[in-house]
Amino acid sequence: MAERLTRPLLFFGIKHCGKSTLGRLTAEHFGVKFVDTDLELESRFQMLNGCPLPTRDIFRELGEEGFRRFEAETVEALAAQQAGPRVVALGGGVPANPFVEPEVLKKMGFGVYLAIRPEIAFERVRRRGLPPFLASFADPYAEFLRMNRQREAAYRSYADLTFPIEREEAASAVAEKLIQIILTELKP
Ligand SMILES: Nc1ncnc2c1ncn2[C@@H]1O[C@H](COP(=O)(O)OP(=O)(O)O)[C@@H](O)[C@H]1O
Ligand SMILES: O=C(O)C1=C[C@@H](OP(=O)(O)O)[C@@H](O)[C@H](O)C1
Ligand SMILES: [Mg+2]
Repeated sequence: MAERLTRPLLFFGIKHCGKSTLGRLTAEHFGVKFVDTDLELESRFQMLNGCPLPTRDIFRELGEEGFRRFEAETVEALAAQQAGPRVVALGGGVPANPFVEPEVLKKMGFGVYLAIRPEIAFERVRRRGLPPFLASFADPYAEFLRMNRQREAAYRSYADLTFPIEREEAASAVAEKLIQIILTELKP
């Protein structure tokens, strides 16, 4: 039988470090609910506007500031829920979102920073198609690096655990290692 998760976990890091994938696998391992702020945002958008849109189209529709405000409202609504242990994957921009109160994020759970080498994450981004906030740049990789450098201090400030990802490996294998480290760190 799997060990019990004693605290909610909060996964964050740069785009395509694997927050959603590893978050879901970790939640499945512990038998707890998985929440993804991008999926929550999509549900809220559909509820309010009646039409289903993927996150990247919501970003396009609302523009950068509108998106960050909507994202902050979504995160604060999630933080206000009376939830037990669960795994929450944040969108890549949440920790640096100026409309999100740092205290709200700090109270949301044990912070797991997935510190991937940016070239690995960018290769995944490139394969899946550039998001709107990178597509307009002549050198999207340079912009990706610049953006991540700017966000790094925010990521570090919420990290109770920093998990380095240095190479491509099957997500299931990465999740297995990560779960063991989380268990060690959460032991009283
Ligand atoms: N360990 C991994 N190995 C290979 N591909 C991965 C791995 N983790 C995630 N991916 C792929 O990278 C992309 C982004 O993963 P995702 O979990 O959505 O990242 P994030 O939520 O951090 O943006 C997806 O296409 C996913 O299938
Ligand atoms: O880095 C960002 O600013 C964003 C990352 C995305 O989430 P993932 O990091 O899960 O891809 C999503 O929230 C949105 O497109 C903005
Ligand atoms: Mg994600």
